[in-house]
Amino acid sequence: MGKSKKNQQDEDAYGQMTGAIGALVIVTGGLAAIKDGLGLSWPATVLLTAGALVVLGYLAWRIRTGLVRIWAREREPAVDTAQETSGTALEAATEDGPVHTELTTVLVRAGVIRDGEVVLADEVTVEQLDVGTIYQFLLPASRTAEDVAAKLGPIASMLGVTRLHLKMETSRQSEREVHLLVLKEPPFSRPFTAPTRQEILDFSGVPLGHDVTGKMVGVPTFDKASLLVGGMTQMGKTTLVNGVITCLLIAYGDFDLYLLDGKLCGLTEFQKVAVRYEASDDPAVLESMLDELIARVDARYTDMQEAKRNRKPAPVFKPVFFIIDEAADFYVDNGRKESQETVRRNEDKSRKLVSKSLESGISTIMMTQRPSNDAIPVKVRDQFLYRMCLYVAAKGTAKVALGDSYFETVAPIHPALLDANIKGQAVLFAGGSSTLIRGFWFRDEFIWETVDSVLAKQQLVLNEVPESPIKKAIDLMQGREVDFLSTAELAPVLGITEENPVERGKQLTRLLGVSPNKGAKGVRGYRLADLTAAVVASP
Ligand SMILES: Nc1ncnc2c1ncn2[C@@H]1O[C@H](COP(=O)(O)OP(=O)(O)OP(=O)(O)O)[C@@H](O)[C@H]1O
Repeated sequence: MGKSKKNQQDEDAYGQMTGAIGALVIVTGGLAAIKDGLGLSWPATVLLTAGALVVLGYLAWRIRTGLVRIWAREREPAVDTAQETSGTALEAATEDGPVHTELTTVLVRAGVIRDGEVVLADEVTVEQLDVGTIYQFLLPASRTAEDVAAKLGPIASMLGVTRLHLKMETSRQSEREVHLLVLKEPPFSRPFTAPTRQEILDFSGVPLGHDVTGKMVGVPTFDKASLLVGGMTQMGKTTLVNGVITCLLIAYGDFDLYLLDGKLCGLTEFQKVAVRYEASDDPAVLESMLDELIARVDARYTDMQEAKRNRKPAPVFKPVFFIIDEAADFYVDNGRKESQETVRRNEDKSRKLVSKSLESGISTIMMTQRPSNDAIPVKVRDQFLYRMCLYVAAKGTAKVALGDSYFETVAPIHPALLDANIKGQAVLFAGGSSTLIRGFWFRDEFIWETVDSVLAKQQLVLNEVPESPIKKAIDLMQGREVDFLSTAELAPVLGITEENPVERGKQLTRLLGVSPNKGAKGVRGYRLADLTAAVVASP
């Protein structure tokens, strides 16, 4: 083996030397030919030949680089085409049709569908709105809308937005169908105009605010429901509920309003149309209102039993709304035994009222700026069917307003993510689903007009009422333009001559059929609102 390798090397050296001699002979011959042809000296011939070779080498380099560039330019689109080809390959990857690559990529990366599963382009509809884009699509058969709902955070992240930019709706037709709105800007970056009277009338149900697209949203009815509204101070609860009352006055037309204004001036605009309005944070005042309402609930239940017993149609009751602003204060005692007892009774009576609202048509709307665990007793807050939460800083407080299991529901929205600078935003949790809304902010004039038109309607009813002691008392108060008249002043006008105040009070109450109240400085008497309500109200 070693010997044959050495022989091979000797042969190579011999071959190369022969080639070199041959090349030298040719170069010398070539130079001699050039020298003879041009008649030059040997040095001139060598220099000329070297220069000519350098120029030829340069030309060859230019030609080569030019060709490389042209070749590269031709190759660039080929790369794109290659990419397109791979996209087309993805689209063609399913036998069922082309793939919607954007949604497929987002859903795979967000962990909603597995790698290899796809959203078909034919099963996606894209609609452009002023505020964003709506994707309506069908998931692969192995997935449901709930899988999307559980991953809204990662989906938002994949789309380069936040969870609050997304609004998801499911379908009643198919578990696979998803409607996903992707907002261009954070929700409610621009205010929406408050609805007109006609828009409120046309809404099916009771509108509570605008959704992120500017559409009016609300609840189908308050007939068998009560609402709890929580949110930190100055977030817009009172404004939102003022909007709700305005909408109720327009949408319901005829209903009895009981207002307990714990903030003392949060609900004052509606005092004139309220059957009973109290501006107080005294638990004893809540108790007296609860007593009055529970008496109405009991009377309604008796009527319902009576109708059933006699095989008559169920009675139709006038809706009643009891609205409490800053409710938490009414469940706090002052440490004295008597106050502790009142608070304890308030808890029981509130629970009873809210739970009975289901059948009796008496709905409660409670607001609190302290949605802490002990602010509104659990047994009371558990009874609310509709929940709303404006901005709160912590998950715990959100749970108080929205319910302990709220974050296990489909597509929850964390109220702590709301922009605290955009007032009136709230998470509405009703019927098992969450909607981000912004309460209406009506002009004062609009609210006044609404109140005045309700008063005008009440007056029409009063004008039709036949003469009676109560009608006479109302006329007297309206004539004197007062809201309250003491028993001592009213009794003689209605023909009661009794001198003893207790007996006189009893006779007047019997005659009017309405409970007396306390006016300024604790004087017993009758309020115009109570008398009017008794005339225009049903049980
Ligand atoms: N939808 C809205 N659009 C614009 N501004 C609003 C809206 N709602 C409320 N505001 C403004 O936010 C401020 C606070 O509103 P509001 O008094 O209703 O809050 P709140 O939560 O009831 O406060 P608190 O609990 O301290 O009584 C007000 O100045 C009000 O004008």
